[in-house]
Amino acid sequence: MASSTTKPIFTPPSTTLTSSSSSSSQPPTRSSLLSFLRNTASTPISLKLSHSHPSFRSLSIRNATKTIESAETSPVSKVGGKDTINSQETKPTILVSEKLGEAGLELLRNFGDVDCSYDLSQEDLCKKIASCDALIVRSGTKVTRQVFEAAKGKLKVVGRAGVGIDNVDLQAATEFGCLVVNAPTANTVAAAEHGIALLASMARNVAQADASMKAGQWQRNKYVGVSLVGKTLAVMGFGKVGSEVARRAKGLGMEVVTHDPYAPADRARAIGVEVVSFDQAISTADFISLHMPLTPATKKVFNDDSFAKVKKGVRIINVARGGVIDEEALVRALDSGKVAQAALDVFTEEPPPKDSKLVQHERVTVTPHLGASTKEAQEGVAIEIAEAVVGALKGELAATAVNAPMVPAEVLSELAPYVVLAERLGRLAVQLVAGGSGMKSAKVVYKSARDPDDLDTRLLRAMITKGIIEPISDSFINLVNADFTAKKKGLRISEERVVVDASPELPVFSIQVQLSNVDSKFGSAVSGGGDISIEGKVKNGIPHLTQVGSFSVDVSLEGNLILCRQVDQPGMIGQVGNILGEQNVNVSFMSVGRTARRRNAIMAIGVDEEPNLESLKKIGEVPAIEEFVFLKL
Ligand SMILES: NC(=O)C1=CN([C@@H]2O[C@H](COP(=O)(O)OP(=O)(O)OC[C@H]3O[C@@H](n4cnc5c(N)ncnc54)[C@H](O)[C@@H]3O)[C@@H](O)[C@H]2O)C=CC1
Ligand SMILES: O=C(O)C(=O)COP(=O)(O)O
Repeated sequence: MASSTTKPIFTPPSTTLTSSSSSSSQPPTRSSLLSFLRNTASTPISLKLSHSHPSFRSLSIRNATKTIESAETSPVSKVGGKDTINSQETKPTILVSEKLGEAGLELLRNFGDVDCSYDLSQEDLCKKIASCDALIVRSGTKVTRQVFEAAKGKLKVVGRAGVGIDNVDLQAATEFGCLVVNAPTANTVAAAEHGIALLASMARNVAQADASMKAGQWQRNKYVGVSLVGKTLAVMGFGKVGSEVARRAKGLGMEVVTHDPYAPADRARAIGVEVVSFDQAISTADFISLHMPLTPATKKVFNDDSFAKVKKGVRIINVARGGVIDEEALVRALDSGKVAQAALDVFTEEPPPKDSKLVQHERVTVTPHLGASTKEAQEGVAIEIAEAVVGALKGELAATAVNAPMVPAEVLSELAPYVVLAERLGRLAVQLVAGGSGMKSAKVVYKSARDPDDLDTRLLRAMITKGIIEPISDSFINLVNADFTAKKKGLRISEERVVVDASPELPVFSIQVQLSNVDSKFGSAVSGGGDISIEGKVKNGIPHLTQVGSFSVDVSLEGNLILCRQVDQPGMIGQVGNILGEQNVNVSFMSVGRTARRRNAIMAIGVDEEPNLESLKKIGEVPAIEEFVFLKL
């Protein structure tokens, strides 16, 4: 374990770090942060994935007032309540590959160059994507790994104007650091209404009778239907759409049961719906309506085995995804009479082949993926996705992120200063590692007065990971791919929550980052346990470094930092201050922590500018200074 007592030669950090700091002395407040996240102008703080627009690199708290003042140099400014880009800056290019509501397009046009190119082949999409910052799709565009590869790192966000993201290769998006956002709420009612429309029209043969009449027939006896009242409906997947379908079916006098391994039973019970097992649901139902996402676990869950368990004469509605049904098995079940009817809005392959037996089956009612296709839903979805994409391009954390920590706005406002602290601690800790020693494990200890279940640390963990990984990675790192890259580098990050006697008003009392089994270029950062260990707290909204190894310090984590270990004696602050002053380097903070009087002490010096090599060398030559390190934040 490193604890060299000799003066190390100054080694600047090997990587140039993007500075995401602000000199704001104004702590972020809950309401100011929230209102900025809602895109209202003239609020003081925003929590940003500040991609130093548009390079989307780091998350930072930034003073929005300052941004507005410096609008001439900042690409994003607020004009008349709209987000616009200054004309001298290159606007981001947003490719919209499927029809999107006008209100959403309008929002996008206020922010970037919008290219609406529908029905692109994969090849054309791959060609176009290389010049796009954002891509907005619905269910018809396959955003494959090839698309991310073709984007060559330019694509920052994929917006899915709807719920299901099974057409986006999330793993590839994550690896390429591309954020994926969706619009999960605006089409819920439309999908639920379409489910009910299919249920009722299937039960009364509306589509078949309509076709027959248009063919000149009058077949009243042929199209006798079945009633819904008193029948049992199994809602498979009790999420947003499923629960709305259940509510409406109850209104039609149906008995409703549901199967959803993740839905809380009390939410179902509250609307008179019983949660049952998969087998129980499908074996007792007269109607089965599917509302689960298509995942590896749900792919073809309706297959020969499950059709063998259903009640004879069951009727099936699918407005979820075609892939949850084995379509060939369904045809067999229809032919055998096990399944009396099916009403399908979605198909494994869309559009399905023209000769699809399922589509042609006389007891099957089909619609071409119309669940979300109401005027109202499409306008809502377009606005929801446009706001999410513009927000992401501006660097804001997305509330509907699919492949990054998704944090509710209230939690985000509370965690905002800790998010900054987390990233800076990670960034500092890794710079304390001596070159060449491979880091394998990092531990994060959150001290808090709150119950561990009351503290959502996903965002903090992601930011610490980003802070650690970014300086040692030559590829682009952001919140999306930090964890993936850490794993790829073999770095294991563990977390521990410690309940301390502090104010429960604060979500976190302190955050400690420990790096094990590595040598340190600053031996004093190594704690008694042999790990590099640093700890920080948020004070008045500003992140502070409060512990380095076994030494207590107190220095605000802004600008850059010099840590010196010295013999505790008078005049040290003056000597170092003078050396920096000669080079016009402004000292923002100084703090001395010592183990015992006139023994070892650590001096932590915050500097606004980066001292040149000459001044750092001079600091190293001060006789009482035993070791020192310069760290960029
Ligand atoms: N046809 C259309 O145009 C539309 C289709 N959809 C599709 O409907 C589905 C549901 O959408 P939302 O309700 O908004 O999503 P959601 O995420 O709110 O609900 C999905 C529910 O399925 C549950 N689930 C996951 N695995 C399951 C399993 N193995 N068995 C049973 N339940 C499971 C989840 O716990 C969750 O409660 C999605 O696949 C979505 O793509 C949504 C809107 C329109
Ligand atoms: O939101 C969903 O999951 C849907 O299936 C809607 O798809 P669409 O946007 O209409 O292609």
